Amino acid sequence: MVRAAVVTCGGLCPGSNTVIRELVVGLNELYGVKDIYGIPMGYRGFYSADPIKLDPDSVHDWHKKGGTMLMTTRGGFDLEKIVDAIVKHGYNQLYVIGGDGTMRGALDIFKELKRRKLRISITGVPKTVDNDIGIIDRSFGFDTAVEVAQQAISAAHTEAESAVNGIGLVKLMGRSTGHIALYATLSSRDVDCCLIPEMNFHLYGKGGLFEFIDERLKQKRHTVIVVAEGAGQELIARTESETLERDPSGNPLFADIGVYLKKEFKKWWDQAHPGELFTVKYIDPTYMIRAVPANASDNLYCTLLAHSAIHGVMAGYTGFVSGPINRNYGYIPLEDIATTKNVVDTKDHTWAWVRSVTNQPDFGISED
Ligand SMILES: Nc1ncnc2c1ncn2[C@@H]1O[C@H](COP(=O)(O)OP(=O)(O)OP(=O)(O)O)[C@@H](O)[C@H]1O
Ligand SMILES: O=P(O)(O)OC[C@H]1O[C@](O)(CO)[C@@H](O)[C@@H]1O
Repeated sequence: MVRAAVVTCGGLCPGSNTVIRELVVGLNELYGVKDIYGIPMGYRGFYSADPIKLDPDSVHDWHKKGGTMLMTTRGGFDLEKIVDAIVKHGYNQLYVIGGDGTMRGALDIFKELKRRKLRISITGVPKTVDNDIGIIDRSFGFDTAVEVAQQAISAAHTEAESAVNGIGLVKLMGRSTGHIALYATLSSRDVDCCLIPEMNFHLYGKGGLFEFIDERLKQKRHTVIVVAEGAGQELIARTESETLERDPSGNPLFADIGVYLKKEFKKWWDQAHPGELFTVKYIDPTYMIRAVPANASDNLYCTLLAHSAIHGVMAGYTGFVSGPINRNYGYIPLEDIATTKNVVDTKDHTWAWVRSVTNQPDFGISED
């Protein structure tokens, strides 16, 4: 008899609740599974919280909700305790929803289950607004996040346009990759410069950001800059211990590049154009872009991901992730997903497209 457990880990992502809902409804309606449990609070919930019994009635409207109804945490990955709890509760199917860190944890669980010779299936459903999971076409929630990010850019544009020498500055999520910033820039068309973690940029001097902004302000009297949270970290003075700060999962904690740039913009303008009117409007929609319900295309995508995960497990597979590769759904080894990363390639056509839309400087990228 099937006894399934579902867990969500890492940051929030639009669509997590849809995946949970579709796993529960799909297991129940397609395969008649009745014993389905939600593990609250991420990995640590396996050994430190009571499981929540789920059925189609209890999850019926979850796809309309942002966040995760199961709650999520970072850290707390204790392999022995997790696997002991899985055995204790008698789960034989595990559905793990999370990003790259979660997938690395799922891989460890998969290996430990194998080492203990336990007949328990584990599958990952890749989730992250950052879209930094490799191999698959995109991760769920990304589309929704880009859509909301555009609203922030639009507001920054309106503010900048309505001021004299106005800068609209928007900071978007993207710890180590700039996919959200890039796609929001391409789709909004209001952005003059997009700064991402995959590139270095400088502020002063030839080919620098300030020279570019100066030009733009002369031409248009306003400019819009989008920066991903992980960009330009090397520009900000921090003590060694500050640079070593980590969240409970071991991810680096960053200085606020938006606040830094806003301050630097003012400093530069006062020196370069003393007495002239100037405004910076800084918008930080960080959590707003991910704490929303999934849009239509992400909801549909989540349903397909959940159902193909179920079919894979029911077909006897384990240690895999289901996802689209060039639009064809496949089963990908967890190991491959856990060890690859999708970063923006500043030498490829998508970045070239950003450059052609914005006409921003290349900050020396082409000389590398
Ligand atoms: N290398 C690893 N091995 C085992 N477990 C890990 C590893 N890295 C992270 N984890 C665990 O996976 C869970 C989620 O990790 P993390 O907080 O990095 O989020 P994530 O899955 O990468 O999602 P997000 O994209 O939202 O950051 C945490 O409980 C963390 O302890
Ligand atoms: O503040 P939290 O919840 O730890 O999450 C922040 C991080 O989560 C993400 O949204 C996903 O990894 C990153 O873009 C961001 O750096």
